[in-house]
Amino acid sequence: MLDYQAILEEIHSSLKKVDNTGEVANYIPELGNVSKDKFGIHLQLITGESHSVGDASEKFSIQSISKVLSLAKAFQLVGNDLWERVDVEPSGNPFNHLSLLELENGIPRNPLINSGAIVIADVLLSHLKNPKEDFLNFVKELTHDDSISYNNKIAESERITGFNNYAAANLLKAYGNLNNEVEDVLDFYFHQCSIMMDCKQLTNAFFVFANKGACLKNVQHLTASQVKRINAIMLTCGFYDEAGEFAFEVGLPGKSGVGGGIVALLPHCFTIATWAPALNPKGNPYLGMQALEQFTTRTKLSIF
Ligand SMILES: NC(=O)CC[C@H](N)C(=O)O
Repeated sequence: MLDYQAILEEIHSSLKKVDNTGEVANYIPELGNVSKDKFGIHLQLITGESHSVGDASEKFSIQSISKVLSLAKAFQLVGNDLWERVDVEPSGNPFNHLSLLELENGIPRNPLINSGAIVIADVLLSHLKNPKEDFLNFVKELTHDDSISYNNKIAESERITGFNNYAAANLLKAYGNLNNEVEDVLDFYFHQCSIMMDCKQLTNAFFVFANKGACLKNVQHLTASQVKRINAIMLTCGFYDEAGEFAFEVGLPGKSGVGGGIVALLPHCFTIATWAPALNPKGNPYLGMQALEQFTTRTKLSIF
């Protein structure tokens, strides 16, 4: 039997000693206020057993991790029609890259880069009655936690400096791949990115992807086939131009965010989340990537 608690503690204390060369994201000014020293890990096993270490119950802005949850909601609402508006290929480019979008006539490479997530936000805006409220309720339902909320200050901070996302949304609009107004779609997108969650809540929210679409309380939210496809997209696109590196080092489907979070999972076995705000040059969490590499190497638990 693996002693998960001891393994997490060893990983945490060994990485605490590492010279953390990462930088906290400050292109969204509000994110720059978070301490670089925060570091938490939470593990949720499919059996119900769970383990925590460090700052695992401190909330942070989930940023791009939210793209998986919005994708899940949109897939649930419109099914395979989704793939007419967004592709499922890795981009091999940074999350905010624009030139491929122009080259490929306004069809984003995948739903986990910014342009793809903006199209998904547009789908949700068209299909939800009260988009922000309904989406937050979906996240609360998956997580079984009513305390989850948007951080309006972070959303506003991103809106003020969100020139790149405005450029992406305007390009999408020009190519006819946005049905709603740019301002409304981005308001939704900035809010979904601002959602505050801790590592434990993230492992709960992502439980559906490890459990064939059923949440912790065994309510079926997605089909097993939808979960297969979302996990495939996480594996191939979840870390942008470092997706290959994450698959190589860690070997799990997962998703990062510029708030410093990562959540990853092994189907039928566990979900795991890390939080360490300093990012590597590709915008992925510096310590979190290493922690997950150590975890899957030590436990020999990966999809491969
Ligand atoms: N990689 C990320 O977490 C990026 C999300 C961020 N809200 C942005 O659009 O720039």
